[in-house]
Amino acid sequence: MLEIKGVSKWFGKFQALNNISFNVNNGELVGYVGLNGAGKTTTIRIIVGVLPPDKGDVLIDGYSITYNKRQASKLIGWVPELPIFEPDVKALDYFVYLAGYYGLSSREAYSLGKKLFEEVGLSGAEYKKLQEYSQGMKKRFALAVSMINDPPNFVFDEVLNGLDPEGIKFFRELAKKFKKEGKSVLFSSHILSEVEAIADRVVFIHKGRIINSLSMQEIKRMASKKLVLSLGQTPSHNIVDKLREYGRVSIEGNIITIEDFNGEQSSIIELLVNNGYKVNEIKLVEKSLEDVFFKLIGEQK
Ligand SMILES: Nc1ncnc2c1ncn2[C@@H]1O[C@H](COP(=O)(O)OP(=O)(O)OP(=O)(O)O)[C@@H](O)[C@H]1O
Repeated sequence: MLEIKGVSKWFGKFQALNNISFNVNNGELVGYVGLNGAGKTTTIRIIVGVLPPDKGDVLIDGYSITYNKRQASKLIGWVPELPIFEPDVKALDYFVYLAGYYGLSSREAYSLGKKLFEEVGLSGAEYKKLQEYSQGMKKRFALAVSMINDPPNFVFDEVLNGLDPEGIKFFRELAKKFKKEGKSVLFSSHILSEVEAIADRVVFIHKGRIINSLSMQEIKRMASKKLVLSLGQTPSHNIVDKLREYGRVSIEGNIITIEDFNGEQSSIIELLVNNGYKVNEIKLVEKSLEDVFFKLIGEQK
């Protein structure tokens, strides 16, 4: 479990984080969402102990990352946004070197390395130098390293950025597997559709402050729907008035858009057909997380 408690961070006079608090429970997948520069990476670097907070603290399974860093760090795995490793070393050799920090002998480390390389999809690339690794491969390598001691908590920073569809699927399935195993998983992402597909809860950060933390159910409830209809002819004032009962109506030629749609598609079709209209196309657009995200950000301005 991760507990972020009143964390603030300044870079010179600029306050990047302002009293950030939220938890990630065991068996929970939490999405961390915000615009560029909102403070996601800074939060994550503080959580994993590579950047000290100026105020507040982070507890990892109860251990403080500030006062009990050794113990706390062992309990968390991290895949950074842009993993940086020694470029001129063969991947498996570097893995073995890093595994030494966890007290593994080189025999144990080689055998674990082979297993983890296979698990993260790097079989066959064990003896390539890290400089020959693509961005996606580096992320997989960082993942293998973070899995050395099978920690109960994971943080992924924009892990999907720059990955191909197969890589995206791999990390999505992995995050779900970790959740099933009872691990806590925090992941920041710009790809809102991916966050929506796997998160149990979303924490929204804006200009260094947490502006909300909502479960996916709450997000779905808050989200508005939009119905777009293409008719065989331009609608009359009379029918437009009737459609206004179902949301905010706008017309462009023979296209009707109903924002904040609150009805059933079938009743709309029935209404139009009964009034002599031909419905060429009907499309319900649900942009739930994106909608809620911009609504929340808008409220802050
Ligand atoms: N080492 C640093 N020195 C000075 N300013 C920094 C430093 N690191 C981050 N910042 C600033 O802190 C703010 C938050 O940055 P951070 O990288 O945490 O944002 P982010 O939400 O991860 O953004 P992105 O989505 O673009 O990765 C930004 O304004 C950034 O310029």
